[in-house]
Amino acid sequence: MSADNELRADISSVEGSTFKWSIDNEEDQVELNDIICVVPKESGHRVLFLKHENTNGDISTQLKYVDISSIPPSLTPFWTDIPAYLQGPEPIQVVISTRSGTGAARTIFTTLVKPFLEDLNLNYSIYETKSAQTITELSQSNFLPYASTSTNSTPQTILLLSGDGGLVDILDVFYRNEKKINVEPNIALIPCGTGNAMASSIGLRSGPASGLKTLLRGRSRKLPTFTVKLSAGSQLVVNEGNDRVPINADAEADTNANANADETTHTMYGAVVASWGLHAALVADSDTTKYREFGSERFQMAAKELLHPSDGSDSHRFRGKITFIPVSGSSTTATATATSIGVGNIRRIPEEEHMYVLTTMVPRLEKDFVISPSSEVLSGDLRLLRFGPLSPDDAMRLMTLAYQGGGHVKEKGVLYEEVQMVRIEFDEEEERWRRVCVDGKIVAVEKGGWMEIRKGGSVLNIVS
Ligand SMILES: Nc1ncnc2c1ncn2[C@@H]1O[C@H](COP(=O)(O)OP(=O)(O)OP(=O)(O)O)[C@@H](O)[C@H]1O
Repeated sequence: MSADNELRADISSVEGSTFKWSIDNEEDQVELNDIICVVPKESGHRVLFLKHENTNGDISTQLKYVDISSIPPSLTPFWTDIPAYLQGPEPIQVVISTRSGTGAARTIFTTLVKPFLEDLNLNYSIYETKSAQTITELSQSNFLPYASTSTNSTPQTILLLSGDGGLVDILDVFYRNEKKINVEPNIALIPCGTGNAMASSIGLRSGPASGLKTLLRGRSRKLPTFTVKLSAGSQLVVNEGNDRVPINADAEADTNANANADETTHTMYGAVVASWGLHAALVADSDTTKYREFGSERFQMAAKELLHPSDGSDSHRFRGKITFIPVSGSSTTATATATSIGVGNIRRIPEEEHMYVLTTMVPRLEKDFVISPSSEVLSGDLRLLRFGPLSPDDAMRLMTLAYQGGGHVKEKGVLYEEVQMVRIEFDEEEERWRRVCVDGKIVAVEKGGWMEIRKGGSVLNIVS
């Protein structure tokens, strides 16, 4: 292709932290930090890098490449082969979630991901979300049938341009499926959401570019999950809090799925977080078009409103009974706050008013928000974090410590423990205080209802 020839450098070198080259006496350069990779290309090498343009103060970033004949020694750390999971025979399944985060996924695809796939000559198919159900439908129509019928041992690679929501939609379909899965797909993430908890936790903290690097250099690992059981009247909260729908879009399937065990429960699956109290309320309150414009700021804005209600009232004291089963031998920071109730290894938290109750499998809920510093990503460990009603200043202080690396878990009054199971029995009159969050989805549990979280299995692989 002539474009290739045009982009082949006559000379190239690295000076300090800058890679420089010239083509037809025109010089160009890029900082080593902006190099994504160097891959083999015909008789030489192809360097893919980020080019930042400043147009009247607006910085835009594009993925570009230059071909070189020989590789300067300082570029060898960037050299990589293209991994087998990107080379087919199935095209890479690219999913663009158009409403994730601030709505940038389409632009990220056009400026970074598409050039990346094309410059590396990779085959791909593109799907754009048209509704909140698109990823679920796509998983049912494409990803699950491939995984359960393919006789090819090469898994499908699904490249998700979304936040945590896209991942949990696929997870849910794979869990509810009753067919045998022959080959579990590999999910690779390009963080485009608000929190991007999973992406941040597996190390993709410098945005989409880190997703591209991991796509090339990562390895496929099992994605551990947890299971959430909810009492009979629980419903999903959708459409900015205005509507309630069954937890499983196919309500009949939900009943059948539980028929052998307990007809009166609903089941959800997650890989990131299940919470109640301040965290669930702020995720729920901030999931509106207006709040979404603010990116991850929306979480802090909603937290401030919950801690300092605009009607001048005190922040809410969430009422309910919490029991949990610790992992034997787990070192707790505050076991003294929980008492054994003498049944098996079940412990009960004596306080029945709470502010923050969260179980998680990942260390980070946002790039810099280290909610569970002891969580080793993809280990499958489940941890409970809980503290009771605090003044707004004290609560903000704990949250600030979480943003500073996770020191909040060592503070007095914070229960932080590795667990096998957590059960919450809600004792709240108003529905808004019975909202729980499962990987970003919001569920309203009915009055007198309950939620139970347990470690689960694995049905997907993640490239990390
Ligand atoms: N075209 C669309 N129309 C309506 N809803 C959409 C559309 N595309 C995506 N969605 C929904 O938008 C939400 C995006 O969630 P996602 O987790 O990807 O981003 P986020 O909530 O900003 O990030 P995070 O979960 O990491 O904080 C999902 O509920 C998804 O189903």
